[in-house]
Amino acid sequence: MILAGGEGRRMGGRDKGLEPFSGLPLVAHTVKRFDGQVHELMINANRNGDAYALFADRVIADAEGGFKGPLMGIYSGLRAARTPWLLVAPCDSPALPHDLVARMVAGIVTEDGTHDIAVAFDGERPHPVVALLRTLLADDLAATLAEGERKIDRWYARHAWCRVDMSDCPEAFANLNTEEEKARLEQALATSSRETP
Ligand SMILES: Nc1nc2c(ncn2[C@@H]2O[C@H](COP(=O)(O)OP(=O)(O)OP(=O)(O)O)[C@@H](O)[C@H]2O)c(=O)[nH]1
Repeated sequence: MILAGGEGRRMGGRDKGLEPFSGLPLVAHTVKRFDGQVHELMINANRNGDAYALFADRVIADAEGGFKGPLMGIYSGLRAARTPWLLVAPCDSPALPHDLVARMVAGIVTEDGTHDIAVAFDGERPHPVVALLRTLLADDLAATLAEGERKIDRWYARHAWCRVDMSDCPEAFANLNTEEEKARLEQALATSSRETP
């Protein structure tokens, strides 16, 4: 599931996932990281559902409105999923690794067994919105949200979670929140694709 349910306040309140980026709506870049590698692709969006429907098998809105944050988006995905596992990634990180799905699936199994949650780690910090989760956690997350919790990492910490090492490609986790960041990343990716033989 691609998380695209935010308010985009730092982008003038615009729907970030639909903002043009290197000739495509931003969300389309994350779609490419899932294409053909998952059972069903959902986009979690709270507006412009028709536009997002062009890119997904299913568009789901937050179970509770009012822009309650990405943890509410994750909950909505866990609830809506028809599979035992849900992979989550944000709409505003257009350079995520193309083998993200395979790496997250491989990384959730460690010598300690299969964890309930795996979180991408870029070598310096975890990226809680790039995660693989058991959908059975939906009830637990409902209770946590009802307590008023909004912090993703605090909820993860209550469960058997692990990091998936992606320290070989920290630049893949660059995300964009403002017009300036968007322009800078667009430029950087165009330069690196010209340099790649
Ligand atoms: N479902 C859902 N997703 C959200 C919500 N808020 C943020 N997100 C998603 O979480 C990810 C990180 O979002 P942020 O950059 O922190 O928030 P944003 O709304 O996109 O932008 P700002 O309003 O500028 O903070 C993005 O994929 C957002 O679409 C929300 O209230 N509901």
